[in-house]
Amino acid sequence: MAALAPPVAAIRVAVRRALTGLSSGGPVLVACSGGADSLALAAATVFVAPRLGRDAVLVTVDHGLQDGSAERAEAVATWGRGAGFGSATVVRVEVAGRPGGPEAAAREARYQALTEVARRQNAVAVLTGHTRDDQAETVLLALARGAGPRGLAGMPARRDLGGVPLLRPLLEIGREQTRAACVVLGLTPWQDPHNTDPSYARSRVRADLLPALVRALGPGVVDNLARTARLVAADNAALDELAGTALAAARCPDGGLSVPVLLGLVPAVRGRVLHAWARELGALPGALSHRHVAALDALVTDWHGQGPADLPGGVRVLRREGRLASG
Ligand SMILES: Nc1ncnc2c1ncn2[C@@H]1O[C@H](COP(=O)(O)OP(=O)(O)OP(=O)(O)O)[C@@H](O)[C@H]1O
Repeated sequence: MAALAPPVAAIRVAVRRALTGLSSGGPVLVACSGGADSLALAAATVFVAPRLGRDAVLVTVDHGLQDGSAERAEAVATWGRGAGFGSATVVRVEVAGRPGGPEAAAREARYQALTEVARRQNAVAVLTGHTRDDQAETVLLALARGAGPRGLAGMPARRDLGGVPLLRPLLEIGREQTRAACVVLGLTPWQDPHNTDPSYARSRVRADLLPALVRALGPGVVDNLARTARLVAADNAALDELAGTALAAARCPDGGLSVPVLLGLVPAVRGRVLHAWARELGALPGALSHRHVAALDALVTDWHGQGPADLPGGVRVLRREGRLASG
């Protein structure tokens, strides 16, 4: 028997790891664009899942943004059915009219559709094909915009997607491995023109910045950036836990926060407490920036009778009688 090609084996191992320990019940749902990453993911999942006693289903989202997108999506679904998925469906989404740039709008529409399909199909997890290279790009973009530790932690291998776990089994797999796996398996990936469109920052990082870093610093750069994300994520988890305890300790009976308790916290924990509390008050997470948290912090550490701090979403925080309160 011919030996299994290393990239195919590595991807199957990664998927097996991700699927092990999931709750029993419904199928795992693979989100497949038809690109090399999610095609390799889909091929591995449809192989591994039945061997773990699980059903696998596939969904592909048609964003309707390019000519021929409906045909392409249908081709992905047809491949999925032929490859052995229990079902393979196309979901058409409406991107226009959503807030943010076109990339953000498409992402929001896609994740909303994935959540709905996962619920409808009673899926125990949604799997996406983000790779180590995507993670390295995410870290670089976060670094460049000064996003702080939360951004530098990159994408988690697991997060909640509207009550269903979203898993990224390929975060330690390189893009060259997904491409090689597709070649070995005779799969022809779709090349998304957005991925090479220089008007997107991520495309420029992919096409110009990462290759330049590899040339300047060596081939280990991509792996090192992804490791940085894992290390920072572990530190974030520890700090978040401390912040949870500190938030409970700072809380006053009326829902405000005690300034003396906040003053006793180290800045890294206090910042997280204020961030978490602002979100509780209804500040919009996507728009809540370092600047807003700094304004809250100033009410605690640089108090000179200043006015309230305004947070995105119409939330207003003021200092009154040794407490921070919304009002
Ligand atoms: N149109 C789509 N339909 C279903 N899933 C999608 C779609 N677009 C993206 N995804 C999912 O999100 C993941 C990340 O997509 P993104 O386009 O950011 O990265 P990519 O590296 O180009 O991935 P791929 O090579 O799989 O297209 C994909 O691997 C896939 O799991």
